[in-house]
Amino acid sequence: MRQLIAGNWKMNGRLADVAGYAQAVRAATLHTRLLICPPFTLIDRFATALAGSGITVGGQDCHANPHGAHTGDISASALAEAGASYVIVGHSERRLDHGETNAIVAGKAVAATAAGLTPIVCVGETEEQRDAGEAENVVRQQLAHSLPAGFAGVVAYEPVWAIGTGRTPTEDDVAAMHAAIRAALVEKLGETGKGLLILYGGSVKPSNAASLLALPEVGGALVGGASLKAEDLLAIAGAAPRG
Ligand SMILES: O=C[C@H](O)COP(=O)(O)O
Repeated sequence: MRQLIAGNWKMNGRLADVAGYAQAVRAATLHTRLLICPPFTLIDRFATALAGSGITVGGQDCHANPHGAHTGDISASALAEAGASYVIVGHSERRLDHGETNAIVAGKAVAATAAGLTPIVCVGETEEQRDAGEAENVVRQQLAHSLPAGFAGVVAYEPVWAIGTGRTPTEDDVAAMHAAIRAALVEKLGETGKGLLILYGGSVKPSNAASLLALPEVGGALVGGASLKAEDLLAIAGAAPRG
């Protein structure tokens, strides 16, 4: 299966950035799937600019309810209508800044699927949890309670301490965690769990992408800071193994 390289722009980017970025990624020859998750206000513009290219657009969050009195939130169906086909849910920044629990994340994943979006569910341990030898246990618990029954989306492993810090786990640690995630997916989802993509996220950049993306059970990357420059995201995609 082709790897998925997903760019999460977080709270960055302006309308004026879209045309040039879209032109650059459209012009590239890709052997991976490419996904751009900009702020909500840029989704429609990106979807139009990337139409017919095979490059997809996603949201960074959605509400668990289809509509209602939820000021500042957005529904999965509104994202779909704007042109999104994926949505990130349970990013550690959402879990931390907005107190999102595993149960809330699972509700969002259900809503995303119901709206026809592919949810990307994020999990990952803090530095304290890793230092305490709890990393795998924490991630297993997050998977057990953040993934709804019948989940058929993408999982992103993002150690919290590696996000935006320039630090990454060792290759052995990434491989071990991805193996543990695969085992948990198979245990929870059976046959479906064998085929789901598991992305690595946390300080992925052109210089470390080849070694991270070549690790067993790494099915792509969720890229924050380095996704803001099209050339860097494309360099990461170019470093992914073929096939
Ligand atoms: O969603 C992306 C991740 O949080 C990684 O961010 P980063 O590449 O800036 O470390």
